[in-house]
Amino acid sequence: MLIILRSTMNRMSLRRGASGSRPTARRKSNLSTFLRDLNDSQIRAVLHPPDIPLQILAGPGTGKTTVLTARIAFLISHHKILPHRICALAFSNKAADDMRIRLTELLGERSARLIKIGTIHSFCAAYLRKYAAYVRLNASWAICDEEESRRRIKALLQPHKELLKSHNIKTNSIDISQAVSSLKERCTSLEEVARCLDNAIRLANLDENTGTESRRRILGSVKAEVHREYDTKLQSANLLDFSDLILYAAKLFASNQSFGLWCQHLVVDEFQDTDNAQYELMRQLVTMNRCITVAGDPDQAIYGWRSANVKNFRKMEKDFPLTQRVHLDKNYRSTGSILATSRAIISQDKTRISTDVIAVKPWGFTPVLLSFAHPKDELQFLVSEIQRLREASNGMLRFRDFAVLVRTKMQRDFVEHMLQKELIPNRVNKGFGFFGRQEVKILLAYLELVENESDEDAFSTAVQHPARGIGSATISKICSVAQRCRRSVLQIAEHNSSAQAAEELETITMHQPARRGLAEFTSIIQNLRKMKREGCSVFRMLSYLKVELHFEEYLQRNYEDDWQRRVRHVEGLMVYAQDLEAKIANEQLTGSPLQYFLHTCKLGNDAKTSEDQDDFDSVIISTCHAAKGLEWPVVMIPFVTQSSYPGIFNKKEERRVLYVACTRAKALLYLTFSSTPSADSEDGDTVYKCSEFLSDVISNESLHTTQVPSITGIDLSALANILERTPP
Ligand SMILES: Nc1ncnc2c1ncn2[C@@H]1O[C@H](COP(=O)(O)OP(=O)(O)OP(=O)(O)O)[C@@H](O)[C@H]1O
Repeated sequence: MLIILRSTMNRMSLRRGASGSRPTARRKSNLSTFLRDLNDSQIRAVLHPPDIPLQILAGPGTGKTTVLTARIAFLISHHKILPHRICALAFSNKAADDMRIRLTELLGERSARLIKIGTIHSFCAAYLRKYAAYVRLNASWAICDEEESRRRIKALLQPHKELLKSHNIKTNSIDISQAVSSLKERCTSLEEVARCLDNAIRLANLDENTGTESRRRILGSVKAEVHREYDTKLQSANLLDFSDLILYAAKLFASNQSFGLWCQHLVVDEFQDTDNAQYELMRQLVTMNRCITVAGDPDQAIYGWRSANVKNFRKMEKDFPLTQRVHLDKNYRSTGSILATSRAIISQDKTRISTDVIAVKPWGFTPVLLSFAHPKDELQFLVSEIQRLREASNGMLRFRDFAVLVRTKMQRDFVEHMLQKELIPNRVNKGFGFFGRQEVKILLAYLELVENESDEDAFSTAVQHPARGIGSATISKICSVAQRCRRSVLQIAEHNSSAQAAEELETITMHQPARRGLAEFTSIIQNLRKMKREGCSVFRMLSYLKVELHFEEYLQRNYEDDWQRRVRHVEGLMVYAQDLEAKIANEQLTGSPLQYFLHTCKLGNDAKTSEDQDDFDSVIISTCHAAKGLEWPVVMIPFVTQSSYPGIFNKKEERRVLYVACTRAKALLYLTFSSTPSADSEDGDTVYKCSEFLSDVISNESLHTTQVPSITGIDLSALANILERTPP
C-alpha cells in the first residue's frame, strides 16, 4: 500500500515540476516535501482513506499534531474536500493557532483561513451565536467563566451551611463546583442532567436512614439543589458556563441533523482528554458523513478530574465499527535517556495500554536528579543552572529554551518570585491568563453589561470600579429588586422600568454622592450602547471607556507598584480588539462584533498574547497541565515530592502528569526535590520524601545522575546536534 501512496506523492511532485512557480503548485510542493520527511506510519495516517474513521494512537513526541495537520492538507489538496467543510478541534487556543500557522505554510492563507479550526468551546459558541433561537437562548447570551461560576456556587451554598454543619458534613464551594461541572461533563444531554438532579433530590427525600448513608444522601441533595438553582440563575442572567456550551450545542445538533451536513471531515487532537458530553457532540457532528480522524495518547490522559474519559477510544470503535488504528512509535522530540527515564515513571502502571516509543535522537545527557535540604536551595540551584547553561553554551541556549514545570499555583508563584529576584526574565504560560487580570476584567465588565443587561456580576464589577460610593450591600439590593420585578439589573439602575421597581428603588438608602455615581455610571453605559447601535468598533468603545473613566489615573492611584504594567495590559486589550476586528472583517461573523469579542475573551485565556511571541526571550513557568502539547530544549521539574506527586490526587493520573512533564524535554531534564516542607505546605515539621513515581528511576543508575552536564567542547556539539542547531 505504501508504494501506491508514495507514487501518489511522486505524481504530486511531478505536477509541481510541470506547473512552474504558480502559488498553488508551490504549495503542493510544500506539502509533498513535507510528506517526504514523514516516516511510514505517519504517511499511512496522512493518506488513510477519508471515509474510513481513523484513530492515531501514539506516545509523546511522535508527531500526532504534525500528522493531523498534514492529513488536513492532504484531504484538501488531494481529495478535494473544500476547506470550509473541514472542522479541526484542538485542545487549546495555542494549539489551534499553531495548527493554523502550519496549515497556512502548507496550503496558503486563503485555504487555511477557511478551515474551521478552534477549541471545541469556541466552535460551540460560534454555532450558538448563529442559532441561539433553535435552543431557546436569548440572542445576547454571554459566557460565565470558571471564576464567576465558582463565585455563584459559593453564594448558593451559603443557605445550606447550617444543615451540613448539623450533620457534620464537610464540604466547600470548590467540591460543589466540581460536582456541578462533573455531572454536566458526564451527561450527554441537558435532559440527562435534569434527570440526574431529579433522582438525587428524590432519593434524598426518601431517606429514612441514619448515619453515614444519610449524610451521603444529604450531601447529594445539597449538591443537586445548589446545581439546580445555579442553572436557573444562569438562565435568568442569560449566561452559559463552559459545560453548557457543549450541552447546548449538542442539543442544537441533535435537534436537526442538517446542522452537521457541512462537516465533511472532523479532526480531533488530544482525543484522550475529551469527556462524554464532548464526545457526544462530536458524534452528532459526524452522524451524516461519518468521516472522522482522532489522535491521542492514553498515557497523556491528565484531565480525568474534569471527567475526561479515555474509554472514548472504545466508544468510538463501537459507534463507528469501520474504525481503523495507526500507531506512531518514533519519538522525534526527546533524547533516548529522557525517554527511558520517562518510561520508568509511566511503566509503574501495570494496567496501562502500552504505547511505548523509540527515540530517533541519540541517548544524550542523562537526566539530573538531585535532592536539597530546602526548597530555596532547590530553586537557587535551578537559577544558577539556567545561568551556567546559557553562558557555557555561548548563547546557543537562550532564556526561552528553559521551562520550569510545576504542579500547583503556589509552586508557580514561588518559582516566579525566585526568578524575578534573580533578575531572570520569565513569564507564566497560560492558566492565569491575560483576560483574568483585574484591569482587563474591569473594562470587559462594562462591555459585558452593554451586551447583556442582566449580567449582575458584570454590573457589580463595573459599578464599583472606579469607586462611586456604591458598596456591595447596595448592589445586592438593586439585584434583589431586579429579581423581584423581573427586570434586568441595568433597567433598575437606570430607573427605567416599572413603577413598582422605581418605588422599591427609592427605599434603598443611598447617599447623594452614590446616587450621583450611579447616574454617571448608567450614562456611560447608555453612551456605549449608543456606540454599539451606531456600529462603532470595540476598539473605539474601549478608547471611550479609557478616557471617560480616567483609567490610567485610576490605575496610578490604586496600584502604585505596577501601574505601568497594568496600563500596558489595557493597551494589549485594545490591540487585541483591533486584531480581532481585522480578523472578522474577512469572516462570516455570527452575532454582533461585541458579543464575538466578549466570547473570544472568555474562551481565550490561553490565547497567544504579545508576550508569547517567539522573540520574547524569557524562561517559561508553567503548570504541568498547561505544558501539554508543548516542548522545550531544557525542562526543569522542581518539588517532585510525594506530597506533590501524587499528593492527594488520583495516583494513576498524577503519574501521567509527571510523565507528560518529563516528555516535554528535548535535550536536558532536571528533576529536583527537597526534604523540608515544599513551597505549597505550611506544614513546618514534616520531612518530605521523593515521589514514589521516581523509585524505578532512582534504583537504576543509568536513568539518572547527580552530576550536572558539562556542555563545553564535544558536549556542546552533542547538544547542538540534538537540538539541530549550529554550534556557536
Ligand atoms: N517525521 C518527522 N521528522 C522529523 N521531526 C518530526 C517528525 N514528526 C514529528 N517531528 C517533530 O517532533 C516533535 C513532536 O511532534 P508533535 O508535536 O507533532 O508530536 P505529538 O505526538 O503531537 O507530541 P505530544 O503528544 O507529546 O504533544 C516536533 O518538534 C515535530 O516537528
